[in-house]
Amino acid sequence: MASFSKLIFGERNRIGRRLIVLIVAFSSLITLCISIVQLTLEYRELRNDVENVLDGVGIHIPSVAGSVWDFDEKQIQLTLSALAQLPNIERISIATTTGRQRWTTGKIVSSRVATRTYALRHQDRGKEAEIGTLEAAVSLDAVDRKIVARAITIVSSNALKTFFVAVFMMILFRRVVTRRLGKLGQKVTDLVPGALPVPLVHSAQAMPRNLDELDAVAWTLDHTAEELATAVEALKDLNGELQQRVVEQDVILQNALVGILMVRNGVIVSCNRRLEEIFGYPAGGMNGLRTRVLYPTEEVYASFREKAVGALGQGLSVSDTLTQLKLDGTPIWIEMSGRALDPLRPRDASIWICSDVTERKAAEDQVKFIAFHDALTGLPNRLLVQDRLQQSMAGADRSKAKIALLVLDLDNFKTINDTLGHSIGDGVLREVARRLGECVRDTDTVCRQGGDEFVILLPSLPDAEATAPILVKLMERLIDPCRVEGHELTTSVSIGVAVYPDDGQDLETLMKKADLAMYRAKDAGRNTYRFFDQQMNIDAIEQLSMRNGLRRALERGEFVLHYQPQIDLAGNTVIGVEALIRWNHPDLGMIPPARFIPVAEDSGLIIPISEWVLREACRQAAAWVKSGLPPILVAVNLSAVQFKRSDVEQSVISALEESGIDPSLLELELTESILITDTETVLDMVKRLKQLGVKLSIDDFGTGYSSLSYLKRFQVNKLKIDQSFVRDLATDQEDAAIVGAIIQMAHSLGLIVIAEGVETELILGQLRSFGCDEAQGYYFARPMPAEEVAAFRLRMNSAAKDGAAGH
Ligand SMILES: Nc1nc2c(ncn2[C@@H]2O[C@H](COP(=O)(O)O[C@H]3[C@@H](O)[C@H](n4cnc5c(=O)[nH]c(N)nc54)O[C@@H]3COP(=O)(O)O)[C@@H](O)[C@H]2O)c(=O)[nH]1
Repeated sequence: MASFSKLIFGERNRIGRRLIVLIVAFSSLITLCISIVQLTLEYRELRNDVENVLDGVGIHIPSVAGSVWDFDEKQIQLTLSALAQLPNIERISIATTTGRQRWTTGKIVSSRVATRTYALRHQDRGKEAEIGTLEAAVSLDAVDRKIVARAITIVSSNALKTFFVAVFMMILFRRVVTRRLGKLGQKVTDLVPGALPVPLVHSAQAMPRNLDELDAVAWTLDHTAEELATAVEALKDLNGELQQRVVEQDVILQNALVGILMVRNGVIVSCNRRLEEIFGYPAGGMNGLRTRVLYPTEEVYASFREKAVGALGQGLSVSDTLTQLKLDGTPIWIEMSGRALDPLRPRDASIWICSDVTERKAAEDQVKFIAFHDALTGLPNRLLVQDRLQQSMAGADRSKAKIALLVLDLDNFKTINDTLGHSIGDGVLREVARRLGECVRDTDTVCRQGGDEFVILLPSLPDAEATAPILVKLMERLIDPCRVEGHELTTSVSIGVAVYPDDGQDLETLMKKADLAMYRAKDAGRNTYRFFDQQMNIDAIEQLSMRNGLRRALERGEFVLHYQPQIDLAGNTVIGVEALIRWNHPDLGMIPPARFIPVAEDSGLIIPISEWVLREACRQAAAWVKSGLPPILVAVNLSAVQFKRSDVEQSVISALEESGIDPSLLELELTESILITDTETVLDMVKRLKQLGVKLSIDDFGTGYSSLSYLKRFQVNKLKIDQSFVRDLATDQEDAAIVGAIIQMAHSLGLIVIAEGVETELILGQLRSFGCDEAQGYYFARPMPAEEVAAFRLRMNSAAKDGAAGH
């Protein structure tokens, strides 16, 4: 039973077992009582049967009494035999009152019998007298057997019932009560191990073995309560100690010479006073502050955070020195190092130590500055030039750019120094340094070599020729007189230029060659420059003279416009002309625009030149109308420089107003380069130009980015296919495919297409087959003076009429 209950209840099952014993005992008692009642009733029933038999004997008593009175022995024996046949009759005996006569049948063999004695009476002359007795004995063995069998059945069935009910109850109890109690006891036993500063001893003290589940829980609770009380006491002590420590730590923290802060998810959760002093915040002003606000830009913050989280997550400490911002926005240098409290969750909490190293940084920068700069002028020294050259060379190699190294030597500095003294000499050098700085871009480097010698590094030039305008600017700026300590002084400079990579690949070689070129400039009479490469000298001189010449040409009216007709391919008539500038140089003759427009753009002279072109083209258009010719479109090229640096809208308005022509007769040709830069501003300007009523076309289409989006956005009227595609149209299939595609695409956007550079009939035929609208080129006419345009139009139009009539 014990092992059975153990199987059902588990180890600690005392309540269950006890309960089951009680249930079994009680139910057995009840069963017993019921069984006794049941058996008693059944026994009574069986005894009734016996009594019935005896009652049956009683029926025969009068006849038996008669037979005894008559002393009829035969009849007596017959009656006895008949009575003996009754069920379970064991013995019947008759005796006379006198006792002298006795008749008996059967004998008693059963262990238990029920007997009944009947009086035999006889009435004689009205008097009744007892004449004898009859005793009948009935066997009770059958009754006893039945009762025992019945008792066995009842007891065994009830025992079985009780057993099954007990088992069911045991299982039920285990499930509903004891198992839960066991768990409860276990929970109490396992209560907060390790969570308290003192261990709970109940786990160490053995629980008495004879406790049932409830007692076990109660025992554990008692012990736990005791231990908790002890733990609370210990906690109180610890808390006191901790508070003491917190006070001590706070004193240390607040008096630390460095800023200390704790950061959680990018927010300062606590910090010491020193940190607030460093960043200029009031006491408590940094708590809850996002660390982001301490960084000058989002990029600096994001890059530092990425680096820090990576290192902190690996359990490493992070150290860095970076610029941060005080509350008033002043930048300061902060040296910081930090570590995560838990490397697995670096963002959750990290501790940082910060020092303000602004002064140290400034001192270091000063040392660095002194090491790399000239004390007198503050300009970089040769060491820095060396460094910058090194950096620029890699970039120049990548972008195929040039680097120019200029050596500048003041022409009459020795005289100033010797005659007026060093102080004035120093003043001149400082002024020269300032002026040189003004002439170059931030990306260029100006350095003082020593004495009156300066070096300038011009990195990322598109070509060596681009140095020329800067050289001119430098010389022009330095020749302006300067005032030093009340003396008005004039100095000039001789410049030598060497170009990387053509003249050398390192500073030493380039310096040597630039030096040599500088001495050539001195030999050439000073206040001039020389390239180390002789050819460069020729080109630069030409550029310089062209630059000076362009300025004079505007003043002297040496520019002229030629007009190239534009033909409508459907009607073969002249529908417009393109105005193309030429420089009628007094010595060099007619100079094409390709030679002087880049110089004009470089020097900024393109702006007044373009304004002149606009005015002149509009004036000419008005003159043609005035002379009675039917109005035609005049197309004018706009330069990207003009678009960027001047008020094109105002120039157009002035030209239209001065000439009085209908704005729709003026077409402005914009290059793709204009449209792709600074789109929003350009878009705005283009819209305003359109509002004036002038026409817009895109020149040289196909050579730039050829983006469809700007064709749509800028709402131009016409698209001019660049001559480089048209030239080989008849022979190059790829060009033919491109031209065909451009025409189709332009038509689908509702644009007119004009092809330039049409030189042959073959090309013209092909363009017609592609559905091109207009054409321009030597096939029809070269650009011509204004006076020839009227005659050409007449010829062309009458030929067209003839052609039409011929058809
Ligand atoms: N900003 C300004 N630029 C201008 C102005 N005037 C001219 N230019 C630009 O100078 C470039 C060269 O112009 P130009 O030497 O006048 O050459 C033009 C035509 O003569 C030439 N052309 C025309 N038909 C043919 C031909 O069949 N064959 C051939 N080889 N050349 C031909 O093309 C030039 C016209 O080009 P485009 O302007 O693209 O229509 C040139 O880029 C001019 O834009 C000015 O006033 N301002």
